[in-house]
Amino acid sequence: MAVKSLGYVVIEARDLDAWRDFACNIAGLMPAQSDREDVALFRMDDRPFRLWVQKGDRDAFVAPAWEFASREDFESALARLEAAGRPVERAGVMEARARQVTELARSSDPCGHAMELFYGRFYDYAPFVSPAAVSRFVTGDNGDMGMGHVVLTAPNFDETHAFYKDVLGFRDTDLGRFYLGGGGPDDPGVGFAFMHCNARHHSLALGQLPESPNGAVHMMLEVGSLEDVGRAYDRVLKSKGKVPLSATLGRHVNDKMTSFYMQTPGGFDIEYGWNGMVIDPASWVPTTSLGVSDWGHKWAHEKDD
Ligand SMILES: Cc1ccc(O)c(O)c1CC[C@@H]1C(=O)CC[C@]2(C)C(=O)CC[C@@H]12
Ligand SMILES: [Fe+2]
Repeated sequence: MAVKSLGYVVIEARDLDAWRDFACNIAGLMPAQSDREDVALFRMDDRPFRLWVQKGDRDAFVAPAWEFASREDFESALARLEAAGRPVERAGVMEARARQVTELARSSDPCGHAMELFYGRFYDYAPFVSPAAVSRFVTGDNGDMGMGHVVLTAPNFDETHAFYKDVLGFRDTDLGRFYLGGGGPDDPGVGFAFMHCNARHHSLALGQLPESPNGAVHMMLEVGSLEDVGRAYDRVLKSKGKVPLSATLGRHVNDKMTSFYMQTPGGFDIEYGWNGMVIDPASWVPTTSLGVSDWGHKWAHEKDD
């Protein structure tokens, strides 16, 4: 059976203190207890962590971790991955325990992007308290919408898109085509597939773009109020370029998320948003959006117009 939600993400960092500063003081994530000196963990809710940041020799997004609702769903997904010719590596019991899950496995998509798969997440009963006074991070009822979304590039777009649907059970929410080159007769546009695995508008998006050097284009974290977004925006502006703003405040056409984008110490971006669309997966018919934003989201690389 299908993926249930985006459970956590794995990040590699040369400087854990830079990540701690960014995650706690800019994003407002809660530092969590880690029994390893080379791993920093950050919480958003009652899960023991949502970001696993491990010390390494590069700064990059390593892998999303997809959660399954049961051992049966997890096992059938591993069987489908193997049938599809993907490598499947089951983690040992100690490694699963480090991730605070019952069982853990690793695989990759047809682009070679690493992923983790698990079921049976442990809980942390200590209350969530944001060091930057974020009211809350939106993860749904009992976490059923997952921690947010990730956007990956997929040079072999059709194959990778089909993989996530046929093998992991994602469904299309929106098949966007964006004319970033101005939409003239010579502009083929860039294809995007926004996919859901629960009521969150998208937990995964693929863009028909060359491989990104940072492992991902961005991941999105959703907060409880517009106030939370505005106050984080202020913290980024106050950092005076230490935290680069990648796109100004704006609202997306497809999921109506009000958000801005900032660069993490990992090189990839975090989209920090509020009020994203909640869908009914049972009745949703995929849309085709042709625009990125209703307003705002002026990207740092865009020329003034
Ligand atoms: C278009 C869109 C809808 C919902 C989202 O959550 C979302 O992140 C996006 C933008 C996706 C994408 C991006 O993140 C990097 C810069 C991109 C490639 C663009 O310049 C257009 C689409 C953008
Ligand atoms: Fe996004």
